[in-house]
Amino acid sequence: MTARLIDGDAISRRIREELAVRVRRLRARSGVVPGLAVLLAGDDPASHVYVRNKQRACARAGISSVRYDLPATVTTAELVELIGNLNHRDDVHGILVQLPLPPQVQVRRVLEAIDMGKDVDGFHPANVGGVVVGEPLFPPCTPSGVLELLAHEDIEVAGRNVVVVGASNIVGKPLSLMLVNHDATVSICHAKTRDLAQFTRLADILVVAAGVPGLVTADMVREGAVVIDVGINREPGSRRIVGDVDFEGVRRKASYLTPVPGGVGPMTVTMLLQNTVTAAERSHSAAVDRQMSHPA
Ligand SMILES: Nc1nc2c(c(=O)[nH]1)N[C@@H](CN(C=O)c1ccc(C(=O)N[C@@H](CCC(=O)O)C(=O)O)cc1)CN2
Ligand SMILES: [Mg+2]
Repeated sequence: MTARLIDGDAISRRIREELAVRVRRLRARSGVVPGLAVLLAGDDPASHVYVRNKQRACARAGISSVRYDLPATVTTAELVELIGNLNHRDDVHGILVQLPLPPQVQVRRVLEAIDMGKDVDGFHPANVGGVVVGEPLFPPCTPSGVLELLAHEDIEVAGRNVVVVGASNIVGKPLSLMLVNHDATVSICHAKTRDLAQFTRLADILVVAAGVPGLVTADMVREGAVVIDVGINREPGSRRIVGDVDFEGVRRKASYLTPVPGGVGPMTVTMLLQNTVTAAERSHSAAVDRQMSHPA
């Protein structure tokens, strides 16, 4: 069997075109332009690339974005203060703090400072709680991107065995809960799981988000399984990016496979744009409601 590749770039393009239409409609009826504030601390080269890609994607969709470049020495208090100011700005509908943050910063406190209604990354603990009960205000971007890819290919998750390798706060844990909420039978593993292959071989759908290049090889995959590779690993000394899955080997065994690059990565950015447009639409609707109940 040779896997069908799930083209995250092409699926993203289509969704981004639809988002650009929503942005134009909102602007035409209300004058509101969705606005995203992006906070970037330090000089991690990959983070700079991701932020640049996000801002470029915003511009193409008609979303305005403003970037705050903060030194690697930034403190938790400084970030919390900046977020407090952005929370009060009417032209900022979404606030994104690029992760990872420098080691001295208390990530939890920073994420908790973001107004829930502007938490377009879905990282605020209240949004994480929303994921648990199946109603997040904003679903986290990479997990919702994975679900979009599956839905786009008409891959049913209800009743299927899904194995998620990697239990990070931003991908593995929320994605597992979102899959449970779609009636999947979910096992969560780690790169360290003893005899990982005995679990991965049970998967109808295998999601790998462990950050370990080439962790999953063909012998670990059931014939005909759907394999979603969330890994983004830079090969030392090269600009090449590889996933967590041995692409060539697994491609001969799986029914569907996401490439790296061009699979889940672009969907993360697309879901961020989607959440930002939703935030702006909600903020406008709330303003209209206030106006109706307290006319000037
Ligand atoms: N605040 C956040 N921080 C981080 C997130 C996040 O969703 N919110 N996720 C990752 C990084 N990330 C977005 O920030 C991200 C990573 C990769 C891609 C992507 O499109 N990758 C491309 C390859 C890009 C390249 O050349 O490097 C692909 O896979 O095709 C998008 C977003 C951690 N931090
Ligand atoms: Mg990602």
